[in-house]
Amino acid sequence: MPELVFFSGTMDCGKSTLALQIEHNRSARGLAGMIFTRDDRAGEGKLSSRLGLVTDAVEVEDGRDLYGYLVDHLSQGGRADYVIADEAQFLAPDQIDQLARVVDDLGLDVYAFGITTDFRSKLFPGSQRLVELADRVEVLQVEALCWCGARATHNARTIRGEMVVEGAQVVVGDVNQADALGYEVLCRRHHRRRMTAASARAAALSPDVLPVQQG
Ligand SMILES: Nc1ncnc2c1ncn2[C@@H]1O[C@H](COP(=O)(O)OP(=O)(O)O)[C@@H](O)[C@H]1O
Ligand SMILES: Cc1cn([C@H]2C[C@H](O)[C@@H](COP(=O)(O)O)O2)c(=O)[nH]c1=O
Repeated sequence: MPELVFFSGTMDCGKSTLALQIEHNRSARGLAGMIFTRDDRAGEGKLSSRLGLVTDAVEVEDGRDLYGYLVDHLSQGGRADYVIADEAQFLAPDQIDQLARVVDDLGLDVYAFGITTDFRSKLFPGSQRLVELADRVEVLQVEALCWCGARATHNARTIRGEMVVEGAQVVVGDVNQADALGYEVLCRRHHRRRMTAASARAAALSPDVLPVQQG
């Protein structure tokens, strides 16, 4: 049975790498994938991983009908044996419905990859719809870690290392951006306390928290 699978996790946990591996293994066996993406850091029409691999993809614009796009592609003699959708959190809920229709009406597997929640730990609308519609939601096995060593479950937006909670839901960016706007993955405890690696380091260095010498 074809499936809609949502591979979800924090930023930097290997989602795009897995998408590229699925694509590689299937194309190595002669299958043809339709690869969708939106706002990848590597630029328009790219699906990229931090491991350095990148492949071409169809950039999904606002309002594009993904089911219609596939029907047109197939009716013009194109091939598609499966579908990959990276950065799926940026897709509109309607586009997730269209991906579900690709599974049900065209009989293709659809593998969607994305983060579930934003920097305020609120669901992205596209991810919410994926959780609602997916046959399976898979959490990636490789854990991204919080600075404290616990499993990272949340995404923080940072400016010069400090966590911020105001701003637009969508701002394309990367982890490890110490001098600019960036992102950091944290465990829930440290996300709630707004404690990033930089603020934890600063607190540890503060004289207020140094042990008091007795005598
Ligand atoms: N230099 C490196 N050596 C080994 N693994 C790396 C290196 N850089 C990144 N990675 C791996 O790549 C993962 C990020 O992969 P990526 O597919 O870009 O993540 P995502 O799409 O989830 O944001 C990291 O969690 C880490 O496991
Ligand atoms: C938390 C959060 C993230 N984003 C952006 C930042 C990146 O461009 C992508 C996630 O990419 P990754 O391959 O999973 O690292 O999402 C955003 O726009 N808003 C947010 O709140």
